[in-house]
Amino acid sequence: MNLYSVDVPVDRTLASQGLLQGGYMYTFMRSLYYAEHLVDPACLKQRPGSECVALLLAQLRQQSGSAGGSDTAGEAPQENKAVLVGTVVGACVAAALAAVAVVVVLLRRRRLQAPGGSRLKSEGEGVLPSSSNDEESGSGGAGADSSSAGKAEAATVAAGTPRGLQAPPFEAAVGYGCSPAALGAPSLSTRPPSGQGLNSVPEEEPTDGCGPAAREASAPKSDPEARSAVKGAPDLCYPSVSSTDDVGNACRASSSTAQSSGGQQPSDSPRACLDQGSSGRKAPAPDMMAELGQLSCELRATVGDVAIQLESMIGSGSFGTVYKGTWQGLSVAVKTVVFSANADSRRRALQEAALCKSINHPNVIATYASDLQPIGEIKGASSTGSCTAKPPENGILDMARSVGALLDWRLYIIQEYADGGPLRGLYGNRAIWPRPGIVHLPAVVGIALGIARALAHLHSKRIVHGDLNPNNVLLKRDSREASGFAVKVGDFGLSVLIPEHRSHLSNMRVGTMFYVCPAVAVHGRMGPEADVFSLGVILWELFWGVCAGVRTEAGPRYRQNFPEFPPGCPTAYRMTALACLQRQPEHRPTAANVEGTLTSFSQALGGAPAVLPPERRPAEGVRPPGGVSIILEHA
Ligand SMILES: Nc1ncnc2c1ncn2[C@@H]1O[C@H](COP(=O)(O)OP(=O)(O)OP(=O)(O)O)[C@@H](O)[C@H]1O
Repeated sequence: MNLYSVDVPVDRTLASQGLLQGGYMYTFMRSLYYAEHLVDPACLKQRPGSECVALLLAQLRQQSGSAGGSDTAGEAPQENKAVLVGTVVGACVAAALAAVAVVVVLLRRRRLQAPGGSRLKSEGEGVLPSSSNDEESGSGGAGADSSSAGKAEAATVAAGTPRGLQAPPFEAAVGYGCSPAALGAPSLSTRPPSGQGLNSVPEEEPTDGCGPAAREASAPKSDPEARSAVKGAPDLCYPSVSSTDDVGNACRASSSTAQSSGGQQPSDSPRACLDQGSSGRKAPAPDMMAELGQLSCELRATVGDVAIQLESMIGSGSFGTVYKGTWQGLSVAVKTVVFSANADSRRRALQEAALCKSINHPNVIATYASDLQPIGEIKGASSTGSCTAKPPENGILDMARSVGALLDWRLYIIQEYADGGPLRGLYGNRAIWPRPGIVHLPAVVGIALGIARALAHLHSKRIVHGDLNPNNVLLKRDSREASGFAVKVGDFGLSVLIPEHRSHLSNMRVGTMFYVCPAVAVHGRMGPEADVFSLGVILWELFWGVCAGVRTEAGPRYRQNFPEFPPGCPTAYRMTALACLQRQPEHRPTAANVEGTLTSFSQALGGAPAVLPPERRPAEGVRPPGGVSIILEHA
């Protein structure tokens, strides 16, 4: 449990391109923390990290007596997530509590008007209204200020129809072998290399686990066709682990059924997976099963009146945990985000949900539905409260205001499941990169084109992804693609909507090291060109099959051969990538330009059969060495 503060030295490896990275200080962590307070390790063994952070926040509130509280400086991201350890300002506490109060009041009003209603509504392109402040200041975050966040939240809990409660079946399912050993080279049928010969290879071996990757896939699922509009909405749900009512029993029963079913072990968090060794499988962890059972209990509130079966945990990100599940017969990924009185994390989570639902493109992860539910232990609430327990009349607001009250909200985002894992897990796959210097060009260009198409679509809607990196480019098996995978860009947690009259937002110093462009890292200038720079880095990686960044003794660095391409690299590809990496944002091509170039290139290459057999899939990715998502301190 260490907190690291790293002075990132100036990196001149890109000087030939006019790029200079580094020269700033950032703070990151390998464990959960809030400001300088560490999360209880015992809690982390039993509950998702985000919930432990929420508990820590509550403790801090109690200690500080709430009035002069000092705990809303920043959200509490998870492992490897860098966070600006912000200044604690009492006024922020008051603002955050006020926001909670407003939400609760709105919630109560809505409940009176539409009992049982809580639903995120799709707001199309207007999901991220930006105040003028936001346009000028990134402190407003991703294009929505607190007031708009409040509106979004009001909208979130506004609509809805009564639902039919049903206890969803709960089952253990295939786990994920995401241990390093599971990342071993697959026995894939390799094709004769059709790619270009590479004259040079990276001089540094990656120290980041960025190597050959493949693993068994779960059973194939059909592509979801219906992007169904959500109609149903759950009642307020105050679940308790110690629930004793019928529903609670049903949930526990389903949990224990799962435990005793001898089902394969769902994976733990990425960290836990690493600890599992090569087998990647072990006896079901009761805590995990209990947690999944509890989540199923909460989700029996259902979205669209259809129960969701949670099957395993896929992994954790900064804002919550992602589970694999089934909903309406579809394989889905259920992203859960827990946030408490932290206005920023709440805004971001709601924003991501709204944004996701507004985007419909074959190269973007589809979002089927979202749901928001209050959770947590509320002072004064029944300790045996269950999923069906209703909040006491006139009690919620008082509870939220009271010292020590912990009112958390859990946001569920039901998404298309990308069964191929992140692009990062594909790097080094010998079917595409048989050996250093050899690349299966149609596969690489196909993946690059998918990303460019997604970006071009986002930018046409004035959406900037803001955190494009190989962990956020997900893959889904598709035998029509030369690589065997369709590209699905996901994770819109740092995305922004650029207002009509603006070309960019300012003071948005967010992104992932190695992929964030200098204009964002240094000046906080976030526009579509920032995504294009990230695309340029990925284009380079795609050609080499390795990550652009490595961790060295001197700190995180680009590889020595970055951004070089071998002489055998097609000129169109190399020029496109280097153009994307131009230091000046205005010198970069648009994503639509890149899409056009790659489309022509792809057509010239002709159709190529899938290089990967459909039953194979890449492993879950591990984070890049310096690939922590970073929130840089304002200059
Ligand atoms: N729709 C999906 N289908 C399959 N796997 C997914 C899906 N969405 C996310 N995942 C996986 O779940 C894990 C957590 O994803 P999440 O987006 O929460 O965090 P992250 O991208 O890893 O980190 P961060 O949000 O901090 O950048 C990752 O391994 C990711 O690949």
